[in-house]
Amino acid sequence: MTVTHRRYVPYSHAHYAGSLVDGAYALGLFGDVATEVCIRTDGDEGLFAGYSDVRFVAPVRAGDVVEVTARVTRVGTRSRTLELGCVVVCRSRPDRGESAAQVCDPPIVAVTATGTVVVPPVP
Ligand SMILES: C[C@H](N)CC(=O)SCCNC(=O)CCNC(=O)[C@H](O)C(C)(C)COP(=O)(O)OP(=O)(O)OC[C@H]1O[C@@H](n2cnc3c(N)ncnc32)[C@H](O)[C@@H]1OP(=O)(O)O
Repeated sequence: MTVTHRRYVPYSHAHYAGSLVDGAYALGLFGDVATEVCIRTDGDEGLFAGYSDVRFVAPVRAGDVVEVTARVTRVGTRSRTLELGCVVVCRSRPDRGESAAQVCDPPIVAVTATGTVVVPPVP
C-alpha cells in the first residue's frame, strides 16, 4: 500500500534564509499522508507512535511543489511501519523572474524517514 500527496509550499511557510521551511514542515506532511494510509488500511486515522530515522537530505523552500509518499513496509498487530519520502518536483527560479519556476527532473530527494503508526484494536 502506497499513498502519495502533492502540495505547493506557500511563501507564508518560509522561515529561514533562502526561503527555507523548517524541518517540521515535512514531518507534518508525513503525518497527513500516514493518516490516509491508516484510513485505507484500517478505517481509522491512526496515531503516529514515532520515527526510527529522519534524514533531511536537501532543503525544502517556499515555492516548491513537493510530493510526499508513504509505503507500508511492515504490518504488526496494531502497528504499521512506513517508509516515508518527500521529494521536490517543481521549484521557483527567481533568477529568471519573480514568478518563474521549473519542473525538477529528476525530482530532488529532500527528506526520508521511517515511522510507525498505531491503529485501534479490532473490536
Ligand atoms: C497518523 C496520525 N493520524 C497523525 C499524527 O501524526 S498523530 C499525532 C502524533 N501522535 C500522537 O499524538 C500519539 C500519542 N501517542 C499515543 O497515543 C500512544 O503512545 C500510541 C497510541 C501511539 C501507542 O500507545 P498504546 O496503544 O498504549 O501502545 P501499545 O499497546 O504499547 O503498542 C501497540 C503497538 O504499537 C507499537 N508501538 C507503541 N509505541 C511505539 C513506538 N514508540 N515506536 C514503535 N512502535 C510502537 C507496539 O510495539 C505495538 O505493536 P504491535 O501491535 O505489536 O504491532
